[in-house]
Amino acid sequence: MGTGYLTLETGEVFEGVLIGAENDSIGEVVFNTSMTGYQEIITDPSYAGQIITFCYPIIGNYGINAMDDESITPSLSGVIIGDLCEIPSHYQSIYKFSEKLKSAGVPGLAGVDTRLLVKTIRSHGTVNGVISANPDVKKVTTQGKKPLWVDQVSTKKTQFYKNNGPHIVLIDYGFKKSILTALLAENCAVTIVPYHTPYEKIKALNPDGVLFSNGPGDPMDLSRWFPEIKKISQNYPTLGICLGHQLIALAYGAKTEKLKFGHRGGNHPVKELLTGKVKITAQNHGYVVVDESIDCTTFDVTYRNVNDQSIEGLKHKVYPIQTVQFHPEAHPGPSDTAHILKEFVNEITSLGESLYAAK
Ligand SMILES: NC(=O)CC[C@H](N)C(=O)O
Repeated sequence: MGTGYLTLETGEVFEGVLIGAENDSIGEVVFNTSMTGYQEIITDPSYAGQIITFCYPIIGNYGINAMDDESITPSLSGVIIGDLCEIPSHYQSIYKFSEKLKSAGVPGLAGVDTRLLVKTIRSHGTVNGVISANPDVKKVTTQGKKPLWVDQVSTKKTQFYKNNGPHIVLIDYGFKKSILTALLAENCAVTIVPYHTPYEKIKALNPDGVLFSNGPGDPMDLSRWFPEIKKISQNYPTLGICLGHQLIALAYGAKTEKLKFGHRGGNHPVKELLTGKVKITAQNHGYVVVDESIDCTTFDVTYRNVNDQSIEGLKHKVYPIQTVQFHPEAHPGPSDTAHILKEFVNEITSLGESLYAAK
C-alpha cells in the first residue's frame, strides 16, 4: 500500500493510498452518493470504463458478502474512497473491500479528500482521470478508439432460466443481476441474449415480452442497432431500463445528451406525472433523453426528475412499451418503484396474444 495519485485531465492531483490491483488505470471519474451498497455499485456493469468516487466517507465497514454482486466480476476502471475500513464487521462478510478489488484487477485509492474531488467534478463536469503511483497528467489521454463498453460486458452466449410464468427475453447490454432476480421472483422464464441479437433471432425464441437492460457508455455508440431495437419493441411488450430506456427513445428518433456530472446514487426523487406522487429511486446514468426531441404524438413522458426536471420515463401511445431512466430493481437503493417490474409481468400476462393477434 504505497502512495498513489488520481490525476485529472484538468490538472488537479489527489493524493491517497493505493489499494486493490497494482496497475495504472484510466477512466471517466464519476461520483455516487449512496450511503450503502458499495458491493452492488462496484459490480454494476454500467460502470465499465469509469472510476467511481464514493461520497459516503467510510467504505468497507460491512465487508463483501457472497450474495450481492451484480455481475460475475467488476468491470469498472477504479475506485476512489475516503476512509477504507479493513476490519469489516458483518456476519455474512467473506472478503475485505480491498481484497475484492485486488481479485477483480481493479485499482483504488483510499484516504482521498473525496469531498474536494466531488466539488471539482461538479464544477468541471465529468472528467477523465488516471490512478497511478506517478502523478503525471500526460497519462490522462484516451488512447486510440473509444471502446464499445457494452461489447465487453454483454454475454457472449444465450442463457436460459426455466420457470412456469411468461417468457422474457432480456437483452443484455450489461444487465444487473437483480433485474434477472426480480423477473425470476415473478415466475418468469428468462432468456438472456447478447446485445446485438437481431429481431429474427428473438422471434425464434418466441418471447412474451422483452426487457432492454441497463449498460455502460454512450447510447449513441449503439446506433447501428436502432432499427432492430425499434422492430423488436414493436412486436413484444417492452420494458427499457436506463440504457435500455435511452436506446428505445433513440430508436424512435429522439436524442440523448450528456449530463454535466450525471445522476448516481440512491436518493433521486422522480415524479410520476399521472399521480403526482414522488418516488425515491436508485440511479446511475450520465446521459438523458433530450426533452424537445421526444415526439409527443408517439410517447408520453411518465416520470420526471424532481431536481432537474429531466425525463425519467416514457410510455408509447400505441404499443405496450414502457421505459425508465432510473432503476426499479434498485439494489442498492429504495424499492419505491419495484412495482414497475411486477406491472410489466402482469401486463404481459393479461395482454396474452390479443394485441399482436392481427399480425
Ligand atoms: N445504468 C445505465 O444503464 C447507464 C446508461 C448510460 N451508460 C448512461 O450513463 O447514461
